[in-house]
Amino acid sequence: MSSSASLPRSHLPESWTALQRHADETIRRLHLSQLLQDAERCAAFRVQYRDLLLDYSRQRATPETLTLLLQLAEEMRLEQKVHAMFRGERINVTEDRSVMHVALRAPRDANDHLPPTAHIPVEALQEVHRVLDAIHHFSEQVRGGRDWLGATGQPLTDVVSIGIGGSYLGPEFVYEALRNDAQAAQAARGRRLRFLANVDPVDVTRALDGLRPETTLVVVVSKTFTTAETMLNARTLKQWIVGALGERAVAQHMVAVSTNTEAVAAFGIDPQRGMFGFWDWVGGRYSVCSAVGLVPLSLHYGFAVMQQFLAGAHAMDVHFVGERDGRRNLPVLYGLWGVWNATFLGYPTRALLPYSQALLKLAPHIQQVDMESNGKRVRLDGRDLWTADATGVVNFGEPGTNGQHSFYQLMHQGRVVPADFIGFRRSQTPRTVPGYPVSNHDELMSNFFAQPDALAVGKSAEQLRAEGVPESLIPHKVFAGNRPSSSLLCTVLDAFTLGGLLALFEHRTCVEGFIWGLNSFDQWGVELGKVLAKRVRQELQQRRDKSGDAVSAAFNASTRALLQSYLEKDV
Ligand SMILES: O=P(O)(O)OC[C@H]1O[C@H](O)[C@H](O)[C@@H](O)[C@@H]1O
Repeated sequence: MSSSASLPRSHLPESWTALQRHADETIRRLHLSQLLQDAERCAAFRVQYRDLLLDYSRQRATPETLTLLLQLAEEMRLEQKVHAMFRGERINVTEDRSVMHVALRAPRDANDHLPPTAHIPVEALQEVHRVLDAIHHFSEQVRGGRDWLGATGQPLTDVVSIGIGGSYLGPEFVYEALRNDAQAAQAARGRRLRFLANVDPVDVTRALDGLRPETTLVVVVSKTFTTAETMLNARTLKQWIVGALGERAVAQHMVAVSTNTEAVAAFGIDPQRGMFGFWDWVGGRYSVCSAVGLVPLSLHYGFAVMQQFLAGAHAMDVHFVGERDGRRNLPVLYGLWGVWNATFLGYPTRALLPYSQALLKLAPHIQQVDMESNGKRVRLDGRDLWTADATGVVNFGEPGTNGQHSFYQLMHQGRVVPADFIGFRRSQTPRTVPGYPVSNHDELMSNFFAQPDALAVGKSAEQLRAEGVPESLIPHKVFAGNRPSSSLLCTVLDAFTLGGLLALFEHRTCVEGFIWGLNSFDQWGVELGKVLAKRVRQELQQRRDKSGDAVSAAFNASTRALLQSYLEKDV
């Protein structure tokens, strides 16, 4: 099937082969328990940016590894590619588009503090701020409860944000992360924000539970405004509004976020009054800082909170493009270790482990950012990947400590899963229990510090014997260790820090993609399933209209039998 199989693989970069050799000849012979004895190495493998402390001493690596990875970055022209992205070059070659999500959070004067070769196009900055100003104005009108009211004259206190994929995951991630931030929570008092993503009617029921059309504003978020799930959910909620308040209520109760003005108008929303635009140079999964996130989240948390979020993301952008020493650049380091673990050590997964309940939607969001971006089979020029491991990994995760009671067993004694630990010095909502030796947050964080060492250092048979463990149990209780992780320590999860974290993860994905030489910004792999679903939809419609007929012979025997069973009336 491989259409590109006829194309020869392009030459491997020199440092690539050097890294392969280094992994085989040096690193595979070393154990993290030894490496962690080296205080000098530990100090060198720690870097601080603002209040963020990244410790990567638990990567299976020596200083030479990092030197070689930085050489690879140079050979792959990482810096030039990052600057080209900021400059708005059309680096998404298969769609002939620029990739400028960094413009979404750039202040008007951003270019004053960006390197000249990374200046963001001025027109993009102007466009961004035109839309941000409109969102600011609109969100204050609605939140103020006077200038933008519902059809019956009541303030719109509740918002349902309809969208899927990139038009949903990022906004929900941010919503959850700030729910217990003091300033955000204060601003959201008396308001509710719900997300409706799945086309499953159960999701509609859940999203609307307890809401009333009179006080609800529906935001339809879709870059293309053609996504089947979103369009059906939008029609469903339109019916809910119109059924209760009449056709004319749509203008007060529904707004859209999209790049497709015609489709928004055709749906019945006036683009002049009720549409917030963005641009084809914002990929869905990189769109949370555009109107996609800013409209629902400003309605809920207020524009001021969201401005801090944008400022945090921008500060990370400036660090990413401005810090030329790769050893001090957080996204570069994150990306290099990602490449190292996936490609040179051959680990096909990674775990995202925030020790923060507020980051419960980090993993689902980053799954899309990373796996839709880097889950590719060919390089930019259409040739096969350099090696089967030179592509994105499976991301998954769960907040600690919950994950510890679930899949950590596999991480400790089963497969090796490189992990990203994220922790905070302070809780959003501190608590203490009189008589308990530590605060609740210290209890949580005890695990954040313990788990990386359990993974890295492990526990030997000798140690177990010394503890008197019966011989028959020793093999079961041994921890081989040598399992890599990084630890990121931040101060407190507020809007600014959250923006920085988002940008850090977005940029990691870009760094990895730039080094692997693939296109992180298209997603052709999602198309085939959509086309097939369309055919099934037609078939279901026809069979429901003319029951009794056999399912079309165009489907294979397996699908035919499944469809037949689905359509069976008497089951
Ligand atoms: O925003 P929309 O156009 O509705 O797209 C929603 C999502 O669906 C597509 O299938 C893509 O896989 C995603 O990248 C996108 O975010």
